[in-house]
Amino acid sequence: MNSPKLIDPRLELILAARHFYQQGWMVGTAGNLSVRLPDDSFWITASGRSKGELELGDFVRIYADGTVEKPSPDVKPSAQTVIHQALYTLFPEARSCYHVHSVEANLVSRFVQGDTLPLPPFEMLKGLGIWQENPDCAMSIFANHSQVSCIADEIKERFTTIPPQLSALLNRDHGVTIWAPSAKTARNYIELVEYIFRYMVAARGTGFCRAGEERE
Ligand SMILES: CSCCC(=O)C(=O)COP(=O)(O)O
Ligand SMILES: [Zn+2]
Repeated sequence: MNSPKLIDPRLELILAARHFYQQGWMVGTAGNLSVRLPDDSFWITASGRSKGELELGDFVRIYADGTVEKPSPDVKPSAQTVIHQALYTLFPEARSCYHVHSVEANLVSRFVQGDTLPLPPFEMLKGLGIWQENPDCAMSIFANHSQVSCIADEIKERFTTIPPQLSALLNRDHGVTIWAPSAKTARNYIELVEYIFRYMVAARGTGFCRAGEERE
């Protein structure tokens, strides 16, 4: 009997990218998505591709030993591949890593000067694995650098000494990156963090702040 054909994991990324593109979180070529395979290699979006119309040929496979498999010589892996690699190394349970750019992520990254962003104590943080009542939760913020390996080095250094509360990080004036145990969960994480950012921006605009959300 033939074993059932496994669904290509790139399809989940293509659908997620289209959805994020429609939300305005992956405009043009912004953002990158990856999914890790059982052999610890991962598929990642090729650099500079429109995220609204990805095809199977718009992915590069990165093997655990660093070997890069490209669909054709002109295709380059995402410029942020080193960040995905850093997160997969730091968090062995992570099977997928998504990075998107939204207006709100950039606005909230400027709400504080330090390297953590306090989040409102929302029930929906449960969707990101935070189960305490009235949680005191903050997201890590990293400075942006045009040399992406510098961002990856800072992530490795900080998260090795101080494990993050959430499977998410903000790159100031750039966007958010999350890691998750599956590609489907990664999509939920992006939607949840983007909702929280939207709320925080709206709350500032209306002058409404909960206790603990006072401006710096
Ligand atoms: C036009 S977005 C600038 C680069 C970036 O931040 C990004 O997320 C996309 O880079 P990639 O190399 O993955 O296309
Ligand atoms: Zn980016």
